[in-house]
Amino acid sequence: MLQFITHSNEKYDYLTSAIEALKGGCHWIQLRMKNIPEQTVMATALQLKEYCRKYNAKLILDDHVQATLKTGADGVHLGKNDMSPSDARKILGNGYIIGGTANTLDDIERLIKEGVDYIGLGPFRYTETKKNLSPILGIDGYKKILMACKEKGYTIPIVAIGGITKNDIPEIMSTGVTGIALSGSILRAENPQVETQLIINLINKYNNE
Ligand SMILES: Cc1ncc(COP(=O)(O)OP(=O)(O)O)c(N)n1
Ligand SMILES: Cc1ncsc1CCOP(=O)(O)O
Ligand SMILES: [Mg+2]
Repeated sequence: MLQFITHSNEKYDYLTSAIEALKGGCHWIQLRMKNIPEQTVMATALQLKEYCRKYNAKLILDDHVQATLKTGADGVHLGKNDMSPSDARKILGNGYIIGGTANTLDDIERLIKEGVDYIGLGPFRYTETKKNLSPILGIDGYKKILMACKEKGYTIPIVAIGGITKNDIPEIMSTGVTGIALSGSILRAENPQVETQLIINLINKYNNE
């Protein structure tokens, strides 16, 4: 599955970036708006929720647990500097999706104990989209971590993230990840809708769910 992470550039704002991905067939959008007031995030989330409903897509908010509750988004994505997933679960209950960020096998084991629904594992490579990146995993990092998860019998969905382009997808999917989260490679494409469709087709060749 593809999770599109919103971003803004000279061509698109956060909302229009998501609309491109939705029109390209993406059914899982993460609204990520860093250093922007929560009120603005909520207003954008409410607009985006309507588009997601129209295109039958799930909406995840990055970082904002209360805004997830207030806007009726489908879930929230939480990293190490955000509210803990177990505290978020107390607030949101079981009806919301909670995602967590991992960079290591230890992170994955902690997040499983905290009851997340899926994990964003990365970064795959350097990216300008996020500041203060954790250590780069590269393809060997994914191979090692996914192999260990298989040996330990972990079945939690894991999406790869960080600087991923279309060309990387076959190799990354073959490590056993469930899906791919990305932003820049779609927004930099000449035609983001076509790029989204091509990426989804590549992911769908693997059935890692
Ligand atoms: C799918 C996915 N994986 C990882 C992240 C990173 O979250 P976090 O570590 O909290 O960093 P910010 O995105 O908040 O800068 C993510 N957002 N999505
Ligand atoms: C949010 C996030 N977390 C790790 S890398 C990243 C950015 C993903 O965007 P891109 O696909 O443009 O590198
Ligand atoms: Mg975060």
